[in-house]
Amino acid sequence: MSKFSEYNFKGQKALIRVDFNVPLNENLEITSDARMKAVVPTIKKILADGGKVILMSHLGRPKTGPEDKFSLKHLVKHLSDLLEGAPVLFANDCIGEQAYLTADMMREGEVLLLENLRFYKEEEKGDEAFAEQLSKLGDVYVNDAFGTAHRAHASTAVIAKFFPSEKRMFGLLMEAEVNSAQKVLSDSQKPFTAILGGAKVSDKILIIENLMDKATDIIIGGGMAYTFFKAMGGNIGSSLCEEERLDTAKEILEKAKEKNVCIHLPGESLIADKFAADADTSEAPSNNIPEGWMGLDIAGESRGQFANVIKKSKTILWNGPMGVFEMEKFQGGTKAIADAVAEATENGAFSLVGGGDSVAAVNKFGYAEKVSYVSTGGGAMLEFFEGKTLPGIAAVNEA
Ligand SMILES: Nc1ncnc2c1ncn2[C@@H]1O[C@H](COP(=O)(O)OP(=O)(O)O)[C@@H](O)[C@H]1O
Ligand SMILES: O=C(OP(=O)(O)O)[C@H](O)COP(=O)(O)O
Repeated sequence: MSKFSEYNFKGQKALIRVDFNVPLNENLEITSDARMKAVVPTIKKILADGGKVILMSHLGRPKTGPEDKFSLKHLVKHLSDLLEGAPVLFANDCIGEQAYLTADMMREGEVLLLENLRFYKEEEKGDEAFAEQLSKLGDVYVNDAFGTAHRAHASTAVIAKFFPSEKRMFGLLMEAEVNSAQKVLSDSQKPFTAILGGAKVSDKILIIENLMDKATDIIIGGGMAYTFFKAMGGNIGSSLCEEERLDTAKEILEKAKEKNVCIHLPGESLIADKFAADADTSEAPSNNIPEGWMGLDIAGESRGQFANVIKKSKTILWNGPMGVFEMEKFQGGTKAIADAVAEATENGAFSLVGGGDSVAAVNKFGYAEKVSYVSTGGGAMLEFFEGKTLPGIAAVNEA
């Protein structure tokens, strides 16, 4: 493995795995460009050396091949702006003739963005042949996708073996993310509060168990909370629920008692009669939500209770918004928690906030400067804290 900052990219095609999984609104406009900004230094260094940059990423979770709303073409203009007008070419397929030809014809100082890797099911399957096809696009492989480092996919892990050791490396973002996460991991003070929310319940619920060895308190809000209420026999109406994880939720609650970890769930929810900005709303106990209604934010006393736990903490790890903060009506819970995290940080706590949407929320409410560290990774950051070696990191180190 080479060290990025010591490598001279002159004349080289650098194939960089980035995490450009940024939130887009209904008009397909970028609502948070944090993940794009975060890799600009990596791109600039290669261009300054006289190299060529080929970027590959996923966007969202397309299930059935190409779909306009998941196209990376929506990012081209903004990427060029972030690079002060540097030319950004786009290949509407991440492999195949057009991609290879464009890559071959690139001039020094140019950037090529490839279409969404997940338009091929082979990407998530970690298919070797697909990884090999991708590898042919570049002379050097750079992994700068910390947000996706917990996925053992073709472009994040499998691809590394098709490059000799001296031609694969981490980018500047990956190095910085790993260094700061490592620092917190080895140096974290208690009380240690993990705040979990968001919508990727099936994935992230599995992480909670291992976090119990580090955290003294675990706050569970957002869409994550309702699987727990259902597991305890509550009525959650049509709130987000991961039926296949009900047993996991029960086990987590039992283990937390054994390990003396406090799990905090929101007693009250702000409920809505539909998933829409103009929905009718009301408040209800989170374990007694009427049929046809869904919990879209934490409400009532739970906001203050969560805030109190946070303000007593010395280390805070936050991934996942407390509600559907993209809609004004359901942003209050996330704002209240951001406020408490900012206050705790001001009083000396170390706070780490990560995840595509969590970072978007923190930026939207103006809290980015008020937390200790903002990470581009959500699930990746949580898995790092579980003590796991992430596949995206292992592959570059060991392949
Ligand atoms: N109660 C809820 N019901 C449905 N979706 C929710 C709820 N609370 C939060 N969300 C959604 O969760 C999404 C973010 O989840 P996730 O991807 O896990 O976070 P991150 O991107 O920060 O890692 C947001 O788009 C938000 O609207
Ligand atoms: O947004 C991401 O993760 P996050 O929501 O945990 O921050 C990454 O781009 C990984 O996406 P995935 O969870 O669809 O594999």
